[in-house]
Formats: sequence, C-alpha cells, structure tokens
Amino acid sequence: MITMQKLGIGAVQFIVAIFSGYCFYTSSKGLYRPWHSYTLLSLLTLNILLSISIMELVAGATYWGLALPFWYYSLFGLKKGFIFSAVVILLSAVVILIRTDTNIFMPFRTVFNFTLVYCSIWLVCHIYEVQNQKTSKFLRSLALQDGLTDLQNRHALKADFRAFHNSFDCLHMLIIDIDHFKNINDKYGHDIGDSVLINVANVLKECVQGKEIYRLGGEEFVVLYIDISDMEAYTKAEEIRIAIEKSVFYSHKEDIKLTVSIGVSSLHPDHEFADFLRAADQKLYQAKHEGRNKVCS
Ligand SMILES: Nc1nc2c(ncn2[C@@H]2O[C@H](COP(=O)(O)OP(=O)(O)OP(=O)(O)O)[C@@H](O)[C@H]2O)c(=O)[nH]1
Repeated sequence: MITMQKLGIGAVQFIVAIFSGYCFYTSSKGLYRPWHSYTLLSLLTLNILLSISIMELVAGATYWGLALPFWYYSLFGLKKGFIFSAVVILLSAVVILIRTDTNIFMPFRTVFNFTLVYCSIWLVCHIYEVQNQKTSKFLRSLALQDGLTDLQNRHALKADFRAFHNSFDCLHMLIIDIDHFKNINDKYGHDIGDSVLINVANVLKECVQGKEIYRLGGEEFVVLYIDISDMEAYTKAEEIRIAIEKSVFYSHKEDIKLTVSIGVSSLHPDHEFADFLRAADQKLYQAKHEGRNKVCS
C-alpha cells in the first residue's frame, strides 16, 4: 500500500491486522467480549468498502466483499447477519456502479454479477444459520429438558443454580417427592405412573409463577425461589402440598389421589450446588420420617 501511495487504506489494513491479533489472543485466553466481533467486522467492512471505492476494480478487492455474509452470520447470528449483509450489498452495488469505468467494464453487468454471487452466498449462509439455530435449540432441549414432563432437568437446575448464586443472595430450594409412588406403579402400571408424573408437573406449573421447576428424576421435583423469605418459601411449599393433595390425577376406573412430602432449604453463602441439594434432601427425609404429606424447612 505504501509503494502504491494508498496510505489511508494501508493504515486501516494495518489496524485490522493488529486488532485481529488482539482478538486471537483474547479469545485464546477466554477473554472474548462481544464488542471484539463488532469492532473487528466493522474494521473489515470498512477496509473492504474502502478497497472497492479506492483501489482499481481490476485489482479484485471487490471479491473480498463476497466473504462478508459468511462472517456476519457466523459472528452475529441470523437477525444481525441478515441486516448487515443487506446493508453491505446495497453499499457495494452503489459504489461499484459509480466506480465502474465504462471503457473497460459494462457497469450493470459487473454490478449484476457481483450482486448475484453475493446473494447466492448470502442465501446459503442464511439457510445454514436457520438450520444451525434449529439444531442448537433441539440439542439444548435434549440436554436441559426432561423428556417425560417437559420440565427442566437436573443439568438445567445446576446451570440455573450457578447463575442465581452469582446474582442473588437469597435463594430457596423445594424438593417435592411423591409419597408411595411405587404403589401407583405397582397397582396401575408404569404407563399410568407416567401420566401421574405429567399431571403432577402440570399442577406444579400452575402453582409456581416462575419457570424454575425441574424434574430431578423419578418422582422427585425441584422448585427454586429467588428473593423470598424463609417464611414465604415455607408458605409456597404448603400451597404446593395442598394443591397436590386436592388434585385428582388419573380418572379411569377410579380416581388416583396422592400426596407429596417437601423439603425446603435456604442458600448459605458457602453452599455449592451439592450442599444446597443435600440440605433440602435432609428436610425431605425428615418430612418422610414424620409421616409424609408434610413440609419441613
Ligand atoms: N412410571 C414411572 N415410574 C418411575 C419413573 N422413575 C421412577 N419411577 C418409579 O418411582 C418409584 C419410586 O419408588 P420409591 O423410591 O420406593 O419411593 P416411593 O414409593 O414414592 O416411596 P416414598 O418416597 O418413600 O414415599 C419406583 O417404583 C420407580 O420405579 C418414571 O419415569 N415413570
């Protein structure tokens, strides 16, 4: 660029190179921040648009513009990828049209071909990103959702615990365990046992306002409450216990009624996930020991 007397664009390219190195370093150290992507891609876009505007078109800088949709979609996702790709094709087409030397190029054909290739790459990136988002959503639901009740599972509980632990001082956990669930399976069969679990999950969804309801496995459920007092946590547990006691879970030949025992724990500052769970489990054990259909906190 120095020998070609293009100092401005040379300077931008130099900054892009330095900043790319910085981004590589920060991501390899796990220090990546979203503004890195925005700055890097803004600089790259500026560099490419400047090249298209200043350099001779025959030098081929235009072709770099074709890579932009790929970078936008891979770094910014579907929505922003679409917007940035659309803005760039409009800007590039105008610049190429203005700059095309009619003695050498036929302007509309140049713009047409550039736009066509750009749009095909853009379309492929868009379809790929749509698929990618669908797959990620599906895999996320497989990893974090309980297949039977559609509640969140133990992995989700752990992840939420970590997030809440960092942001809130006050957290309560309710472990809800169906009493004598084995008898329901033994008497009515496993399929009806499954429907009972689904119905219990539905009653929990009705009782609990937030979405922090999880199935730990088997006939054990967990609810997390943020920023409430010990007394409020106990009251909410009682409400759940009574709601389940009053519900009818499966009407076929006869109504199935059931009860739950609930253990409540409150978070201590030095609690890890296992300690928090263990504390609630101990209270649950106490509730079972004291005759079931009971809340212990
Ligand atoms: N239908 C069905 N049953 C399950 C599922 N997961 C675990 N179970 C059954 O849940 C029952 C749990 O039995 P226990 O651990 O003895 O507990 P319980 O009978 O509820 O007795 P207490 O908890 O002491 O009141 C077992 O019979 C398991 O087979 C499931 O996904 N579906």
